Amino acid sequence: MPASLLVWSLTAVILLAVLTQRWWEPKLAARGVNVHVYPWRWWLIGYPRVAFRMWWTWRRVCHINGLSVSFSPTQRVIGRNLVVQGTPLKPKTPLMGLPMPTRTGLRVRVRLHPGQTPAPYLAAAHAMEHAWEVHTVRVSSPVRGEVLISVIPMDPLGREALPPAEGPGTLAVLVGRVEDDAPWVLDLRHTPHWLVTGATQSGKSTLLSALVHGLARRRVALVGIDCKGGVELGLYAPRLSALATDRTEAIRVLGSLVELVRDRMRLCRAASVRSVWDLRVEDQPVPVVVLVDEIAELYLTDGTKKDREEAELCGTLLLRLAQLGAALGVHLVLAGQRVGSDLGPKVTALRSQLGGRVAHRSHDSASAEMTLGDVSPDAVVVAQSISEHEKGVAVVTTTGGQWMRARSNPVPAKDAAAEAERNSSLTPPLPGIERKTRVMAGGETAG
Ligand SMILES: Nc1ncnc2c1ncn2[C@@H]1O[C@H](COP(=O)(O)OP(=O)(O)OP(=O)(O)O)[C@@H](O)[C@H]1O
Repeated sequence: MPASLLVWSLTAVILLAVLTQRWWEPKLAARGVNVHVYPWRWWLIGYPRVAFRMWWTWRRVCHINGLSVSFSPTQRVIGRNLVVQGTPLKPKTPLMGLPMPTRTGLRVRVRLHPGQTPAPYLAAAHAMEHAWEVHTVRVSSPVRGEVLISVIPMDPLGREALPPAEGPGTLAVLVGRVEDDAPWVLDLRHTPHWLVTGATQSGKSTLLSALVHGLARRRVALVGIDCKGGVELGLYAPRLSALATDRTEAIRVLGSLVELVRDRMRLCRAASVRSVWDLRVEDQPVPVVVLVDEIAELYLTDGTKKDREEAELCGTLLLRLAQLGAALGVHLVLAGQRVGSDLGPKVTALRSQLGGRVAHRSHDSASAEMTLGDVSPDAVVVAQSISEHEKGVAVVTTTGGQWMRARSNPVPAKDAAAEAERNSSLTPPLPGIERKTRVMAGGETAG
């Protein structure tokens, strides 16, 4: 009786709060309390509804998906398909904790039965989405013996983009929003190299625009390699310390960057430090971010000896930069439609050096597999399920093999180009590169 009284009272309070919202909201706003920053609607209406649905269907969901197990009279766990003659099997439902609301959904812990692993729960995530009529269910196991079920009722990536803001640190850029409604910060200090893949029109260039827009004001040297004649990265030429528009130029730029990395190695050795970040702040060289649009162009050959040698050399230089650059302030962001082993063995070696992965919608399962398969195998299916209408949506790796869906801020290329132009005076010269291969906005190659 007291429990039902509590439920009725709570319901009455919620109803009253919703009906009088127009009255109390401005009053609170006048006192500096912005109620819109809190997801009241979700907490008051959505959360109880989803939590109730979970509680109501939990037993059936577990039974149908093989999460309930039966114990023999001797307390031995018996597989769900095994029938013990003469003894009726009573499936025991795993114990679900109290669903705890978050800003964008809810989380609930479930105790595993002895002998169970999280695998069947991972496999059942899709069934749970349908049973609870929610957008996404994620299953993880941060604690042994438990699974953590995170429920996201609606797609937060559909909401408007977060305003651009400085990320924490020189190389951290807010490029979008992740699905738990947090900012998506691409931090090159934390994860030095990134691979960005996706079919045509999936949002790769827009992500690069967001990155350029965010980095343009910082103390960073941007280098562009765009073998599609510079049509994409050429827009940012005023803020690029070098721009290569074909493979021959790319080889020169990459070769000079390898030299730069060697110089920085000598600098670190002389100062007895392991990375440029351990040098005194005033001695730290400017970080270099190398943006490559359409990575496959660097590896494709027409079969001639010269072409094969060029592709081979490009592969070697990129690999060297990836291996040595992280500690020496040289970062790679490589974008392309596909990055498959058909481009050569060096591509697979390079991929293993690129810790950060962003997989937009892909044409084929092989691309998603190549981007995510080695770091987050369970994210491959999610990347493949991104639809054509979800522009800019991608699966992004975070730390420790974790991943999330995210959407980049739709920064138009012209905005990023304007920002690059505004900050052109910040473009640092790079020793050995500027003279040879810097291409200015008009397409002219300097001396
Ligand atoms: N985050 C986003 N939100 C809304 N629209 C987006 C987003 N990202 C990209 N788009 C839109 O999707 C379209 C394609 O984007 P973009 O040019 O970045 O794709 P792409 O993968 O680089 O394509 P391509 O390989 O053909 O160059 C553009 O019209 C762009 O405005």
